[in-house]
Amino acid sequence: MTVTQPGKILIVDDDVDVLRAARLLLKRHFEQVDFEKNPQKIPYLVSNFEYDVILLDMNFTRDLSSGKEGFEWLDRILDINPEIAVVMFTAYGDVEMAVRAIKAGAVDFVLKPWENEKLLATIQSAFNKRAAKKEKTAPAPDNLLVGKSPAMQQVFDTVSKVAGTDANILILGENGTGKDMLARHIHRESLRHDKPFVSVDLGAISETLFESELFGHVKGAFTDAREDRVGRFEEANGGTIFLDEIGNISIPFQAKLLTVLQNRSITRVGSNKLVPIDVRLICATNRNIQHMAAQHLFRQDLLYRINTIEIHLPPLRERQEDIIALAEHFLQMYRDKYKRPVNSLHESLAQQLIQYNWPGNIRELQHAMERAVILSQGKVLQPKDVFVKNPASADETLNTGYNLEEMERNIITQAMKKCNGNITEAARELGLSRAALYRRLEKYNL
Ligand SMILES: Nc1ncnc2c1ncn2[C@@H]1O[C@H](COP(=O)(O)OP(=O)(O)OP(=O)(O)O)[C@@H](O)[C@H]1O
Repeated sequence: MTVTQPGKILIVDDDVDVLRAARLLLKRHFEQVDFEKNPQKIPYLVSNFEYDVILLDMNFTRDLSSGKEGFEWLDRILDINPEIAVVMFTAYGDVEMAVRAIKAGAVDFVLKPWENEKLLATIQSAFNKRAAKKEKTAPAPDNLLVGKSPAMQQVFDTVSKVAGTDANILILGENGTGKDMLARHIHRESLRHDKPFVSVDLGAISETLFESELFGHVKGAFTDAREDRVGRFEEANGGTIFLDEIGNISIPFQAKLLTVLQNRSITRVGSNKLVPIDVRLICATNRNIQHMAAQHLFRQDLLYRINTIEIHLPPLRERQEDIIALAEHFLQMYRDKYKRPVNSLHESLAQQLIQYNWPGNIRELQHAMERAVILSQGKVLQPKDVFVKNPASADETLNTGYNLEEMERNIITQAMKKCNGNITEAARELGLSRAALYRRLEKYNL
């Protein structure tokens, strides 16, 4: 069985028999294969459809054998989109012309009459080159940081200035505002981009495992230490370490972390050998860390170490310009993932999304859109498809009925309120892991 892959191919040739035969062959391997007899249509087609590969005849009837017309069209295509892979097709193939075509920007050529296998292999390799380029130039949809509001533009501006330096960065923002995503973005933009990015959720590490997790241990250091273990700092060596929830570590561990940052070296638990560490440090927290420092809950000297550059990610309600752009971004992402026909937001839904205050920020919007796309029926997403919490219902008090789910929902709501929305603290309060709490917040649409 032949498997088709998601490539878009265009064949341009003035010989209809050639078009039909080549299309028949390629159609079995690529999702979309279009053909065009009239080269004058090339600019329109290239501008309006995102082709990956164009198989282009060199000799149209106007000028049968010099290849001149083919070269003109090759130039036009690359003017419009220099990324398209163009393969030249010629019945008068001589090596000199083929070399000229490649110098002029074509990726390869095929002689007519062709052998099916050769034609297929050439188009496949052109498509692979194009796919590799696409991957390099466009980030995967899950990596794309959406943000056109002035606040986000300012963030991008700061990032472009500091990403290439080794400055320590502290990212501040409520839960779900994109701190983790921004840290990864900074790493991708940095000189260390081909080295490891290691993310550590400090809020999720128990006090007993803190040191061994971050700095590693040697065999026999404690009862469960059956093997030597590399810590997260060593794993990140040469790259970036992202310490999430930095505001949640206790004072003794703050001191240990400070020592490591000052000495630029770690010692594995149970060893006294210093291991030099070269990492770029990015930290994040949803807490008011300046305030914590003022109250002696966070060491001021550690704060100075980690916040050479501070980036504040504002909550979604303060960057309403981004709400629709993000909603549309997630709509595209999930419509492709779940193969749904939906492709736009109804005007009244757009209004509703803008008016809502998004306490869970982008994570909440993302989940709301995912559910909505799955449940959607037509091409336009309607207000009824999107379930967002009614802000008024957030004030619910514990109800005395015996509906377990309802009770669980209420208890979680209260814990979240008590902890001012701090997931780590609320999870601790409820005796749940952060992941378990996230699952429940999602389940109850909180
Ligand atoms: N600017 C953005 N563009 C597109 N998606 C985004 C953006 N910001 C965040 N997201 C998405 O929103 C979700 C939450 O983002 P992320 O995990 O980075 O937030 P966070 O601030 O680190 O959350 P927490 O404090 O709860 O750990 C992720 O799925 C992420 O992909």
